[in-house]
Amino acid sequence: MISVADSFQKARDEGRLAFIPYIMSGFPDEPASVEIAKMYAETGADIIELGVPFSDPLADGPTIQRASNRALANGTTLRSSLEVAENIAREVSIPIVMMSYYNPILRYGVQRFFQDASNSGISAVIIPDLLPEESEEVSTYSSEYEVGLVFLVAPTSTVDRIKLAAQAANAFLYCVSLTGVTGARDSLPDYLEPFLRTVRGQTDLPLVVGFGISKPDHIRQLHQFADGVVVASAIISMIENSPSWQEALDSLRAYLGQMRAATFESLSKENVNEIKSTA
Ligand SMILES: O=P(O)(O)OC[C@@H](O)[C@@H](O)c1c[nH]c2ccccc12
Repeated sequence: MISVADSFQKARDEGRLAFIPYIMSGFPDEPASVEIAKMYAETGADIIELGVPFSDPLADGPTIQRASNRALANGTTLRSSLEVAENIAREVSIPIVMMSYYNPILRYGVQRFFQDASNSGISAVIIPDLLPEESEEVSTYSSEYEVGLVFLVAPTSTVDRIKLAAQAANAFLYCVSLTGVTGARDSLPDYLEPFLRTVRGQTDLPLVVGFGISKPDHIRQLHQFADGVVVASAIISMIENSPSWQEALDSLRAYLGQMRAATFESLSKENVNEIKSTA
């Protein structure tokens, strides 16, 4: 399996953003989430973000919450999500980054979690509700078991918070594109570009943008300002709205192809404004 750092390097060498599609473990069921992850690798994704369902997901919008409820109803847990990761890792060579809230990890046992994550082939973990200043124990086991850490920064983060998150992270920084919850949006906010410039000024870590990204133009817009993009809700909705599993896979394959192609391309701010004014 290639490392997270190598995945970003490869994308950079090819002059594009790293493409990071998301799937929730257990959505629509566990074997299907493995199948989707395999399709991600086949269609050129650089990293897979694997979400763990949780009953009290504070940053999640309605789409991810629905997926979460469905996965929980299927009986998916952190334990079984680690098995899902292991099944994915057996089939693909790109890194898997697991997204879980802190509570399930605490209950599982922090050390045991990092040990099992490492054995399951997980390269890094995103814990959205873990504060960098409270991450000492997590950092210790993250180093011991060589599972990277990702922290989130948002447009409302102060420069001091950005610095703190950048010091605590070692895989990449997850830059939340907007003030709000996850979910596909029509356009990206105007404050995103200055925010990303600010973050860039504080760290050399790869910057990954997520929340709201659903169209190829969103990816083109970020070409100059980020190193990677996460797409989650748009994918979940596509699966939910497909009349059959086969049609879901077909639409998904086409969509992933379009989004991946956009990672090579760049769209200037002027062009973005033009699109907006003629819309
Ligand atoms: O769904 P969107 O708008 O494409 O955004 C990605 C996001 O859902 C995914 O990365 C994620 C799911 N749950 C999270 C919780 C916190 C931060 C990030 C996440």
